[in-house]
Amino acid sequence: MIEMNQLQSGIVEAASKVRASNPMAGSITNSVTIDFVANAQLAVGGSAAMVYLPDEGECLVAAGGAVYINMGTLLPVYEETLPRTAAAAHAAGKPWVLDPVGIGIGSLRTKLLRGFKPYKPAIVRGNASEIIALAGLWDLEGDASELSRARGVDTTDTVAAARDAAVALARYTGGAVAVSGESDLVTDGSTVAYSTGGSALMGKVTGFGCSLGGVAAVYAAQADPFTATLAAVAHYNVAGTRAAATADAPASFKVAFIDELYRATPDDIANNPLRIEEA
Ligand SMILES: Nc1ncnc2c1ncn2[C@@H]1O[C@H](COP(=O)(O)OP(=O)(O)O)[C@@H](O)[C@H]1O
Ligand SMILES: Cc1ncsc1CCOP(=O)(O)O
Ligand SMILES: [Mg+2]
Repeated sequence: MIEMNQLQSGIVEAASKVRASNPMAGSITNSVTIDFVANAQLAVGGSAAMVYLPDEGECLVAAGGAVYINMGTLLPVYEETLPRTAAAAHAAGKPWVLDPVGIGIGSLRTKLLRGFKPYKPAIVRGNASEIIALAGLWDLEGDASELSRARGVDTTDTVAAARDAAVALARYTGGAVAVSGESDLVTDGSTVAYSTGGSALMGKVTGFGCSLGGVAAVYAAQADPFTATLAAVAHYNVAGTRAAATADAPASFKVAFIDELYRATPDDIANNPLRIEEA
């Protein structure tokens, strides 16, 4: 198992590199939160580009350091765009991040999510119900009946209930998995880390999970998947804690949060409370 001080110095290095190099992580994401995803990516030091078309997804893989696929609001063209983009990232050895938001809704989403399995996302980021459902769909932990527990886009499960699913997914992909909630779980299949902080107001604004996935892609352009995911999650927790000190309602909180993402230093991010245990 990796040592805590190694993890913290990795996070400082990742955050410093992102700020210094402005890495581009292109996204195919949902129409509800697309603006929040791009603004969060910029606030942490990255560069954003959002597309819908199949050849444009492949272009973003070639042009960027990582790519982000979020399943939120599927359109017919995504039936072609998403597999082509994931396949291009896999073939190029570029990290890609999957947010299986809405897993369980409709047959196209299920077909596309099942089809991603061989392309092994470097990072899977979801809430507890989404992570449990994806591990079931990929026959890694639980079974396909787990799909039915996901209700819309919000979780009905606890982070603790998704631990085994997260570990199984990370062991399969060889990358990292984040399960978000009050305390976020991040694992690479051998270490399980818990990052605390943030605010309950993050559950009262749509897009905190989606934008965290986009920020994880920015970090993945500069760090290994586990370090990148830990850095993104800790960055969110430190900014959420600070935003809650100045804003007490959803809309003003979102504005304050983006400001705090921008203000947080690499040391602030690495010093956010973190606990680790063996998987
Ligand atoms: N009760 C909470 N306390 C602190 N942070 C939270 C809470 N709920 C959600 N968050 C944070 O909000 C972000 C999105 O998590 P979540 O709402 O679980 O994802 P999703 O939007 O995909 O359902 C994460 O950074 C998570 O840590
Ligand atoms: C409400 C909604 N519907 C489809 S995608 C989406 C956004 C979900 O965003 P998040 O999971 O980050 O809150
Ligand atoms: Mg979500």
